[in-house]
Formats: sequence, structure tokens, C-alpha cells
Amino acid sequence: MSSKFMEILGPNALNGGLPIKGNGRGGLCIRCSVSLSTDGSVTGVRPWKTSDARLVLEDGSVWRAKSFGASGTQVGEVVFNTSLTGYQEILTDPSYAGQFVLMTNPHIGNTGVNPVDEESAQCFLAGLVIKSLSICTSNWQFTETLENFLAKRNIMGIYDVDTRAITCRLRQDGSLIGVLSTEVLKTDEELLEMARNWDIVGVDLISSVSCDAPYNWLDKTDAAWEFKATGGHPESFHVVAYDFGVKHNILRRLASYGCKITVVPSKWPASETLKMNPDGVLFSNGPGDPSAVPYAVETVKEILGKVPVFGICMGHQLLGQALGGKTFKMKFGHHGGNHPVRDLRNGRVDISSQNHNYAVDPASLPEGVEVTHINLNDGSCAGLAFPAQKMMSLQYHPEASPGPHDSDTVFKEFVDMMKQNKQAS
Ligand SMILES: NC(=O)CC[C@H](N)C(=O)O
Repeated sequence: MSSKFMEILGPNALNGGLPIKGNGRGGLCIRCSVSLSTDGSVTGVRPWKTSDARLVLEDGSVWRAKSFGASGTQVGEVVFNTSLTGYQEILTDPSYAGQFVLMTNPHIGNTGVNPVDEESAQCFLAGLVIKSLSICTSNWQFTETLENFLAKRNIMGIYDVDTRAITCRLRQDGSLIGVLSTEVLKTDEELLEMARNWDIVGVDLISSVSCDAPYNWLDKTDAAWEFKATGGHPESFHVVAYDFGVKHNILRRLASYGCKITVVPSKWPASETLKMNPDGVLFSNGPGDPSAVPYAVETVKEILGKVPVFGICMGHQLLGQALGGKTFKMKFGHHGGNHPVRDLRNGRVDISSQNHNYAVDPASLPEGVEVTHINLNDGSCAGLAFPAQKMMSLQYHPEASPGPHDSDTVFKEFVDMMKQNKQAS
């Protein structure tokens, strides 16, 4: 970006003519490393980047792109996410372990990253695939550019690739394994072989994203962001939360609804959980194939029926299996912040946040288990209840982050279930 250009368009040219807002740090043109001080002066320039990365899919297609973040070679399953916002929450959602997330929204990076939108302390995904990496980062709470964030966390990203064409292919053929590489010495054939020799099915991914030891979770949703009066909580319920890759906002929402939470690792014995005498148990979201973690299904089986339980996403799938049902891999899954689901008990439709590739087959479930929610895009099972076993579960993300808050009331349903159970015992 020449200073002449800056003169013609003025100091805010890189920000679409808008003032560069916020924290007095000025702005950053992350693609060409032009940085703007608060008075708009240019402090550094480098040439526009040319393609230096390849994404090779298992179907043999090769997609040339420009890299950002980390460099190297990485294999993973490519999934597309239709959320318009919330890329930082998506990048830090442990359920994306082993996957490349392709954002269908073409413009990513404009708000940078900040310390408060993290859904976990690490990034576990294989990489990020986007169309356009925002030229400017400008947000009132940003502390870092997306590019620096990914580089520091050793996560590869690519931009200037035809994300629409890749999405069409995934919709047609289903999720595909891909290899992303910036290494020029690796041939397309080598990368293709790598993609074809790798699989995500049958792999236990939850044990590598879970915590190592139990801990207490105290944080509630920050008052400035509390969108729902969760009511006073004269009573407080103790919830043991199994961390299969838990998103922090699940824990924040439970804390906001007055729960005291003990987070435990994925392999924490059911007997130890029951010794804690909890009012309820949460089985969290988590990455990968629910059929690859029989030990977790056993844990769920041992707890089911003894205390009220709530499963979210992976937790829902494990409950489905613990009840004797089957899970299956969907063609390309659901990933986005705009999926309509219907609560079959009252007809209410919520717009929901979703991230899953597997689903429970309702036909495989025993009598007494009620399908409470369906995904209106494809009719798949989106929620279950089995009152006799004090169980409820959702295939999607009521905690949002990112996504709509429509389904937040289910946290209250869980609290009410714990309350009723306590009163009855
Ligand atoms: N968000 C999640 O818990 C994902 C569940 C599961 N790993 C799937 O892909 O279906």
C-alpha cells in the first residue's frame, strides 16, 4: 500500500473509510503487513503474497492458496461452517479436533481475536480455510490479529481459495479428508497418498482434548453479556461435568443458572462421580466418532438412571449409545449458527448453533426414549428425553458461542429436573 494511496483516500482508507476504532492501538493491515498508527501513518509494507500452499483432497483435487498462521503439512477432515460470525469461538471449540474448518462466509479476520471469546484454552482443529483474509483488524476489544493468533498456536490457515467450490464438492460427495501443505518439496501425489491413508472414523479424539485432573468451574456469563434473566438461585445444584472437550460457555451458562460445577476428565470413573453425590451430571460436547470411545459409553451407562443427566452433542451421542441405540456418520454433518430445530413437545422452532458429523439413529432406540427435537433441514434427531431415566440431551449447542441464544432455556430445564429429583428423594 503506497503512501500516495493513503494520501488520496485518507488515513482510514484501509478500514473501508471508517475510523480505526477502539483501544488506541491503531489498526493492522494483516495481509500486506501495513500497520497504521492512530494518526493513520504507514509503518511497514511488504509485497502482496502469491500462492504458497496447496490443499489436496482425497478425491484428487488440488486447491492452490495463500498461507497464513503456521506453515508445514497437516492432515484432517474438511468440514464447512456456515456461521457468519464467531470464528474465534469456532477455532477454540475442541470438537473440531482433527478437522479443517472451511468458513462459507467469505470475509474472516476483521475483528481479530480477543481474550474473552475463547471456548477453550487451546486450538485443536487441523486448520482454517477461508476465502478472504480481512485487510484490516478493527474491534473495540481485539488484542491480536487472526494471523498472529494462528501462528502462535501453530495452526495453519489458507485464504484466496475457492471456498464456494469446495463447499459444493463437500455437499455433493460428503466430508473429505485433505492435506494442507506449504512444503514445496512434497509432490501432489505424496500429499494425496497421505490424505488417502488417514482416517478420522474409529479414532478416540476426546482423550487428547480433555482436562488431566478435576477442577471447579466458577465463571458465569459476564453481566454485560447476560441476555436472559436466569432468576435468583436460592438453591444451588452440584453438577459434575465430564470434559470430552467441553466448551467454556456450557460451563458459564450452567454457572449463571446457579450450578456449582466440578469438571472431570473423560476417563474419570463413574464410581468416583457418584461418590461426589452430585445433583446432576453433564456429558459435554467433544470431537470425533462416538463409537471410538466405548469407555465413555460405559461411564454414561453406569451413571444413567442414578442422577439427572444432560448430554450435549458428543454427550447426546454417548447417551444414545448407552441406551442401546446406534450412531452413524452423516454425509457432511451440521456446522453453523443457523440451523432450525423443532421442539416436538410444543412445536416451538429455535434457530440453533450446530457442530457435528455424527447423529443418533432414533429407530435404534428402545421404547420409552422420546425424540424431543428434530433438525428441520433434514429431519435428523436433534434431542432426546427419557424421563424414567432422568435424562435429556441435545445434538446441538444451546450455549451458542457462537450462535443464537434461542435454546438457552434448556439449561433451566436441566436445573428443574435436578430440583424435582431432589424434592422427590
Ligand atoms: N460438537 C460435538 O460434540 C461433536 C460431536 C461429534 N464429535 C460429531 O462430530 O458428531
